[in-house]
Amino acid sequence: MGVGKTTIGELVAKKLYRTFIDVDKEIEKDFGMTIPEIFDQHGEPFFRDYEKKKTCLLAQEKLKVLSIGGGAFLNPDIRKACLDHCIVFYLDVAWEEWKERLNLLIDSRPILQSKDISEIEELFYKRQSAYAINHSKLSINHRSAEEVADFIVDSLKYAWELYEPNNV
Ligand SMILES: Nc1ncnc2c1ncn2[C@@H]1O[C@H](COP(=O)(O)OP(=O)(O)O)[C@@H](O)[C@H]1O
Ligand SMILES: O=C(O)C1=C[C@@H](OP(=O)(O)O)[C@@H](O)[C@H](O)C1
Ligand SMILES: [Mg+2]
Repeated sequence: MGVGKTTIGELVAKKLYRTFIDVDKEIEKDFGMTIPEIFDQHGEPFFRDYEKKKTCLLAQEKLKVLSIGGGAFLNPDIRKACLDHCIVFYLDVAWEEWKERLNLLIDSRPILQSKDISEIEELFYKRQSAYAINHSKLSINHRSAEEVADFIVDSLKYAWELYEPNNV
């Protein structure tokens, strides 16, 4: 959450001339409400159930760049759909760097609200074992969104060249 998936995903899509899909934005469109409003009116279990259906469906879209919600990958069905159909990048950030962003995130991330800093830190570390299951992990510490997007694009292009060495 708040690592930069939406910002970086959009940049990657532009650089690869692909359509970008942000699952949270799609959910917001479906309900005509913001994520905090959905949490507020329907509760987290309802959001998680809808997020599962929506993410599993969108993960099957071809030739797209998809940004999922930070809590989504904790769900085994979502993990399976993403790992089966997509190339999954894990954007890793150190707690020390991420906690400096908290004031930017608090209003729009209901999961952070009503938690003190030690509970937020606990949540941060608790999620790491699920995030460890991925196709490619990259550290975003001290890197701009643009730098991370370039790195992802370069690594994909390199992999495609290795896969089809004559098609350069
Ligand atoms: N590499 C970065 N360095 C510093 N701030 C960033 C970086 N990437 C994103 N941000 C900022 O962090 C906040 C969360 O970014 P966002 O893309 O919404 O993350 P996510 O989709 O993972 O929740 C935004 O205010 C964004 O401008
Ligand atoms: O980590 C989470 O549980 C959440 C992360 C958010 O998305 P971002 O990861 O894009 O912030 C959004 O799906 C919702 O507020 C719940
Ligand atoms: Mg996002």
